[in-house]
Amino acid sequence: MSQAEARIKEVISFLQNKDTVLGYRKLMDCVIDTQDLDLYREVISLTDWKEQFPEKEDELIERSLVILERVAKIPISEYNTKKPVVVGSDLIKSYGYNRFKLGPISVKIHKGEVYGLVGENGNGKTTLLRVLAKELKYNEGQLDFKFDNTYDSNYDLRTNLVYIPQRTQKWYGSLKDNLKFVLSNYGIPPEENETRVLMMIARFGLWNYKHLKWSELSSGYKMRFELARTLLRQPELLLLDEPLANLDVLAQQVILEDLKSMCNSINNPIALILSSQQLYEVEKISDKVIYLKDGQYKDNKQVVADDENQLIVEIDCEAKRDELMTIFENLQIEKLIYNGGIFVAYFNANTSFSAVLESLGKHKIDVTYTRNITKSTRRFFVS
Ligand SMILES: Nc1ncnc2c1ncn2[C@@H]1O[C@H](COP(=O)(O)OP(=O)(O)OP(=O)(O)O)[C@@H](O)[C@H]1O
Repeated sequence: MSQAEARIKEVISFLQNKDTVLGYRKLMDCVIDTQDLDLYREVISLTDWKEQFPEKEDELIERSLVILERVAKIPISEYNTKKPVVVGSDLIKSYGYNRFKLGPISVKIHKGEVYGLVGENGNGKTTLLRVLAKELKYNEGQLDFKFDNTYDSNYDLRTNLVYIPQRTQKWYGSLKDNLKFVLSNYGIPPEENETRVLMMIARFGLWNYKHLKWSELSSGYKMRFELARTLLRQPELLLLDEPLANLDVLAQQVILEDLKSMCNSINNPIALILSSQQLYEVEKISDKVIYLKDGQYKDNKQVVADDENQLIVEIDCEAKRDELMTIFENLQIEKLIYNGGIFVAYFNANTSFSAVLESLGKHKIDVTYTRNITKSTRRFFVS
């Protein structure tokens, strides 16, 4: 089964199970990959109808399935993601003698991959993103881009590569007009411009916000706008600095899922590196998690290599340290530390997480939170 067929099957299953929120978003991804403007128009008018009649779910499913049948008839070529889009080797960036130094860092990413960049404040995430975006000059090392669309100036580089900083700029006029402005700069004719922009507005859940101004949008919707604007430019490499800042947990998850599925486009994938403080959310969607501490690099491949000799568990509970040590005595506990209001327990690798849970339950410890962080970069934060 081709990737496109598998994806259509997945969407049908979402719709049949009445998960229309996710199903409809994924349907739009399938349609976007066809690059068929007639199908875009179908989805645009269906989105408009869906917003007017949100209660007519069964009809929405029926109409979505009809569109999917048409999508299935359009061949989608699969992009070959073997070649990395950017290769950085032993990059070093220093802000001057005795000041912060990043690196040496080597990084390589392919289209369709998502890398999460995590670390506490001031450890070099923005610096690394700006080096990769060619906004900052590096002192040592090498940085090569291997874009499909060849570029010969820094201006061209900006469309192959898009960097969205933490604080985005204010814009004037309506959301929709600002999106149309992007495509008119690329010389896209008016009718096609309108269709592509409305498709992107629909995809990012901006339908009811399209006529609003910058000051009328919440932070979450401003970020959605930024992403819609970026994806209209069809970059090959996307660098996002803290896209989740100021978003509530649900909005964070929706944005991450949307980003992931956009990057995994079958014929037009994007390589994405995003920095965030939301470690667990980012881990869920990332192919690799890069952890920066004092400008030094570690990634979750090292976590996997290190984890063979320990089980590491975070526990938030009212119990005292001594009590926990007694409870875990038979579970080969090696170390128990208190980190930012939460216990971090290190056990011998032969101990299982379920045995730890069982022991906590047996001793009626009132646990408000626990997590096995053995395979998470979280362990770098607590050690
Ligand atoms: N232009 C600059 N000149 C000198 N030092 C700088 C400059 N920009 C950043 N730094 C320093 O470099 C270090 C790393 O900063 P950076 O912004 O890359 O970290 P970060 O991990 O992105 O932090 P945050 O999570 O707070 O955004 C910090 O100590 C910062 O003070």
